[in-house]
Amino acid sequence: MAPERKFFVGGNWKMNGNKNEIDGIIAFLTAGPLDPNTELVCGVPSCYLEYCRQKLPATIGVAAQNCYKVAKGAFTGEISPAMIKDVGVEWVILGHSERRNVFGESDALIAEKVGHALSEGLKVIPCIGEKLEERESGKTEEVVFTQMKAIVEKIPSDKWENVVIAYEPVWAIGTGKTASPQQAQEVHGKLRQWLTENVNAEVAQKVRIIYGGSVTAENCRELAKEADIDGSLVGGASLKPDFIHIVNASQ
Ligand SMILES: O=C[C@H](O)COP(=O)(O)O
Repeated sequence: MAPERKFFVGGNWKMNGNKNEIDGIIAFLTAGPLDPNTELVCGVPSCYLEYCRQKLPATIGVAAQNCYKVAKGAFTGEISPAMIKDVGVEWVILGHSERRNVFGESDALIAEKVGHALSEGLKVIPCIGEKLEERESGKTEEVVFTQMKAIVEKIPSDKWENVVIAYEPVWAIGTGKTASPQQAQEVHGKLRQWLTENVNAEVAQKVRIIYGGSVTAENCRELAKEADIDGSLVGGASLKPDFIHIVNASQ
């Protein structure tokens, strides 16, 4: 991590937790201690957004895990950025690989969601990452650059400070197969280079690129040492007290 970029950790609870379990997570997060130099955001199920916002300390951000691309209308089952903001929540995770691969979301839809969420004033964590067969056939760069291009086209130049990019190789998510720090750094470095060439050098240097995929209390420190890894997006391990070590991984 470069010192000019604040370390960022997202806890993506996915479709886990009930009020009792959430109270337990909130208790260990509140007890900490949490590194004040880390920006921490919890991605919570939509029905608990307001509950979590009210119960978590104000220093911990809350994120929705998805939203739709327009403000309101006949879109049964969806929530909008305006609704997320209305319950006091500032962040949304978009384009997670489970949205792409389980629910069939396209690059174009994800990009539209990113554009709308930013225009409504939300901060956004767009996710990109290659599948195992894509990596094995040497297509990692092609895939992540294509995903990135679609998203970047919808980010207005004055909204980059509201964006944190998550690189999550699909083969590493929930599998216990973390990308090695070197594998992750290689992609993060190439993404930053791509941003230099396709957006500008200032954005490339300032935007945080975080890694996700089987991050644990054991491997988080080695990942955090890499120059272009600015934090992590954590699934399973964000539900357990050990998550505190991941939040504090850059200390
Ligand atoms: O958003 C988080 C990622 O999908 C990683 O999940 P995981 O830490 O359970 O592998």
